[in-house]
Amino acid sequence: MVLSSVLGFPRIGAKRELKKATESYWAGKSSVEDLLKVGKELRAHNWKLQKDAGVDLIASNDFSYYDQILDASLLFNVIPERYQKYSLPQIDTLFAMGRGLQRPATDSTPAVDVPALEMVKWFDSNYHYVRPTFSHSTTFKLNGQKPVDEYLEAKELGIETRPVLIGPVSYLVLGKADKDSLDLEPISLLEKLLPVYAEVLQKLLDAGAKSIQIDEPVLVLDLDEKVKAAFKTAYSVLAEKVPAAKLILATYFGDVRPNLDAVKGLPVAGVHFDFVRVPEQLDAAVEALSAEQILSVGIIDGRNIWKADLNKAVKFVESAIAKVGKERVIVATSSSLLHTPVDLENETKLDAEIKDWFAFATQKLSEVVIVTKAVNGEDVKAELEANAKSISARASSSITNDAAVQKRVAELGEKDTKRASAFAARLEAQKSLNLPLFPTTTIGSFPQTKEIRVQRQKLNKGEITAEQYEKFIEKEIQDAIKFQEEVGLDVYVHGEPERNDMVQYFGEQLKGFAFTQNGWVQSYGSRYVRPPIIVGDVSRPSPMTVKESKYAQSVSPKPMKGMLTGPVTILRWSFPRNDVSQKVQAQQLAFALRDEVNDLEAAGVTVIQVDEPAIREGLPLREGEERSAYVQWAPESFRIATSGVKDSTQIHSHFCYSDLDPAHIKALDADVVSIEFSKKDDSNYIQNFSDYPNHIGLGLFDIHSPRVPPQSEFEKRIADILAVYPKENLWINPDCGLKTRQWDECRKQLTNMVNAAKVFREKYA
Ligand SMILES: Nc1nc2c(c(=O)[nH]1)N[C@@H](CNc1ccc(C(=O)N[C@@H](CCC(=O)N[C@@H](CCC(=O)N[C@@H](CCC(=O)O)C(=O)O)C(=O)O)C(=O)O)cc1)CN2
Ligand code: MET
Ligand SMILES: [Zn+2]
Repeated sequence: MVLSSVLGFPRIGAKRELKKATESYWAGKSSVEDLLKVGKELRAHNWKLQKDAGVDLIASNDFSYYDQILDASLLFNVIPERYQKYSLPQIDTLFAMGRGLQRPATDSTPAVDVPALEMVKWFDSNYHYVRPTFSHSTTFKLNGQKPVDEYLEAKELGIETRPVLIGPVSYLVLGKADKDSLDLEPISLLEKLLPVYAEVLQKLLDAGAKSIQIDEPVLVLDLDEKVKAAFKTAYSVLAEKVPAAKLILATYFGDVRPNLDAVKGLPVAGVHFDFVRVPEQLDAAVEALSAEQILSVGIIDGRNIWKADLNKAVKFVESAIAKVGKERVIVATSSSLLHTPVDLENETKLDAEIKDWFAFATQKLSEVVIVTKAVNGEDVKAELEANAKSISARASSSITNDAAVQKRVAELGEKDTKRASAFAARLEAQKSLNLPLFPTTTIGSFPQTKEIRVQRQKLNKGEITAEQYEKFIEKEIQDAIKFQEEVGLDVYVHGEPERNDMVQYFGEQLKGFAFTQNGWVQSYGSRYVRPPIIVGDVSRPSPMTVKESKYAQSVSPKPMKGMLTGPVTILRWSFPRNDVSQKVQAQQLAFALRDEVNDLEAAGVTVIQVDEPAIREGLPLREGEERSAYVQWAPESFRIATSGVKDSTQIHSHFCYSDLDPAHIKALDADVVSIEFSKKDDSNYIQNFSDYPNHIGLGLFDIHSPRVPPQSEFEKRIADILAVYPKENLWINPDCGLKTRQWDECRKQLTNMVNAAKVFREKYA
């Protein structure tokens, strides 16, 4: 009989219970016991939900209080000395590594001041993991036994689960060398790490685990020979030490074909493939497996919210069965469901026609089960017929097509993608801005306080009028400007108080989008997003940001940056359509934004920032045609959005969370770029943008952390940067927006930053 399986379920809770519990614990408002209780309830709830839906193989250890990769670092005791030395309780060490910790001494405890580890994008998703950080002195040992505890916890509830672990090769490859050990290659630590993996596997076996999901997602990346060879070493050692462990090696988000030689012959019980992304890899996958190995068929999309075409999915699984036989097939989600919202049932305001097109995590459980039943010959005729109806209704809906939008994209020409003059001429024209040497600025958002969110909630509930809300926002903008005057910044921002989120806010104003009330997805730690959903051709019915920018400009004579999110980032952080290419969706967004940029300019806004923090995560995971096409169309869509302005209008852009390729940044032709930088320990990284021809600001402090770097630390960083970059090109700014900070925190951070800039301004005056 074919079994159904789910690779992981969202842990945040349908009502964001985990966020509330964690933030309350951080604020000192509740105890660690309170937090652990919420975690336990969420796990129980999610396991039961899956069991009731009829899922056979349910994941455990997919839960985390912050990030599952960080959990693995704690489990293997990969805790750099700077955190170890405080001997904090385990959960506080976890949070200190995830978000940094700074607190004054008390009678019984010393002062703590430690920055967070680096946080980076999880493959091509908007989830971020905390990067394992290794040094020459790293030794591995088992620290606690979270996977075993959670397996037993489920068992006690009468639920048999399949524990999930990040695999040893991926764990190392996704990590990096610490700043004191830059010559260390993480993969060289494999042999030291394996005994600890074997120990965990043995403990899981002893606890009764029948099989274990071991994730090796790096198998969808371009790998060098050394890493490829590491798979053989790793899994041979594990098979030798724990021969009874039945491992299902899971890959997802891409094509494993180029690395199948590394998978072939591994002593594992089975392999999982993402056939939603790459259905074409079926034959090669089958061919790579031995006659005993299980094929886990990832066929229900873990990355998007569209209802699956179940009839098609059934056919696909049947074709797999025809090749390997029923006994060797498992039906599965393509990846963990972590990347999808929890439950569509909680959406009460969605248009009924559109709602019928979606499946969130909870609905996907049923999808997996229906496909499984179908291939097992159970009667699911009614379900399959209902599904076919939804699928064809969407395909023929009038909501998806807008002829005017399609025509504009079809007529796209070179004139739409180029500024009038080259950078040198624009720089000359922009002298009218009268900026000092080392201009200081921020990236856009200021603290999104409780008060702002409460006012917005009141507006949404109809408890205050649109006018009252607008007055409130104006007051917030005034306060943000006053704050910037006090701190002494040069180029101001309005602070983005009117935005719930930099992508959702635009989605809500654009035609062609649907948005949710409760469709939260974890982005990192306790921070979640509600990605808007692109359901049809996109256009801009009316200006989206002009009112606020114009108001801000009227309050102060200083240059005020208009603030937009770029086409690629809106696309990447939304749930995209699956019936039109990403390129076309980006171009439609680009034209909508072009109109907005031009309207801002017409309203007297002379500096306009168009953020593209997701441009790197959109890069196809492997080299090849798709990637070559992306590096053309992605920057081009940014240029469509920004090239309609005069030379004297200064275009900024901003990037964060990724190892950027400077060539891609150059292709945007922005006048000024700001780049997240403060957590890049690798001193070579500083060189990367040194030939950026236009102006640049390398982020000087980590905005995710409440930590306030002293002025001397800022001066040191600026001096390091000045050793590589011409002083005329340099801007002074934080890593990213400050929306997650408190006002008193960013006042201290920015004051030290501005004072450091002044030191250098005087030095070179
Ligand atoms: N989409 C997106 N992706 C991104 C980023 C980003 O900014 N946006 N930044 C990078 C890092 N990721 C981030 C993701 C989320 C947040 C973030 O701050 N999220 C907020 C939610 C933002 C939001 O939508 N807020 C709404 C809803 C706020 C809310 O919770 N309201 C309360 C009511 C008010 C209250 O009692 O607080 C409620 O509904 O219960 C609003 O402001 O209107 C959070 O988790 O806290 C920050 C960074 C990369 N990816
Ligand atoms: C994730 S990039 C954020 C850019 C945006 N302008 C902000 O400051 O919040
Ligand atoms: Zn950013």
